[in-house]
Amino acid sequence: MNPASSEKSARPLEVRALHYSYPDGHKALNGVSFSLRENEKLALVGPNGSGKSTLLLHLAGGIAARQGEIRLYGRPAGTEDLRRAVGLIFQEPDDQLFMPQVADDVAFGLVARGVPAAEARLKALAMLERLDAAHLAERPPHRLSGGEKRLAALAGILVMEPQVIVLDEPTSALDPRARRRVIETLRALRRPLILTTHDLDMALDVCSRAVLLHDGAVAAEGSLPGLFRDKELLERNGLELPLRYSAT
Ligand SMILES: Nc1ncnc2c1ncn2[C@@H]1O[C@H](COP(=O)(O)OP(=O)(O)OP(=O)(O)O)[C@@H](O)[C@H]1O
Repeated sequence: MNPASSEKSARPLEVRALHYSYPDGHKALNGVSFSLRENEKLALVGPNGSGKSTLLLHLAGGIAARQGEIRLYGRPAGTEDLRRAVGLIFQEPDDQLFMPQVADDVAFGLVARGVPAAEARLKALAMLERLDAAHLAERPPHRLSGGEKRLAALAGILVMEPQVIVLDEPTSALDPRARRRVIETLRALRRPLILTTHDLDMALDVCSRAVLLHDGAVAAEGSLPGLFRDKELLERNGLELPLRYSAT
């Protein structure tokens, strides 16, 4: 799908009345609707079990939308469209890194798409350099630190030039330095992006808007920082004020 050929005003991603129950009958999404604007960075927040990961799996084409609809640039998108257009970075980058060297891992998606290996490697190296991670290129991925793995996984997704980037908990289990590095990298991206997180301070640094999920439905949405200053709203939905506001 080529966004240039679609309506100019269409949103990169739109979710309409999405419901989902797992095969055991557990209802995880209960009519979720929201949209992502061009070049917007959106935080998806909510307590444990509110449906964030289930929603991300739908966005990345891992689960088919059976009730409700997902649209890419104004057009209904099936799982194949979503897999092609949306780059998902898992919470555990180990799931994404499996080649002997980081550079091969970063090039993997391009090679799978038919790009000749030498060209794919050059692109992978250029992307690692852009993320200030060229020194990781020849390291075995399983020996990297958590923060380095996140950067490698991010390079592997960005090199594919996805239309929309989706990240599941990009800063969980990172030390302060790695966390800062991931935040800087995400801030510098010029792509529509959705991330899930429990780290509201990170969301404030990276995102301009947030959607708050509770029990599989949108409990609130709005611009940042406004939404994350509303202590009562956050507490009602199982969240706490970001550290920077709770200190005052
Ligand atoms: N495979 C599954 N089968 C049945 N129920 C599931 C399955 N995966 C998740 N659920 C349930 O669906 C609901 C939403 O789960 P989901 O993982 O999407 O929440 P989340 O907001 O990502 O949570 P967390 O913040 O803990 O990662 C939860 O009640 C969860 O128990």
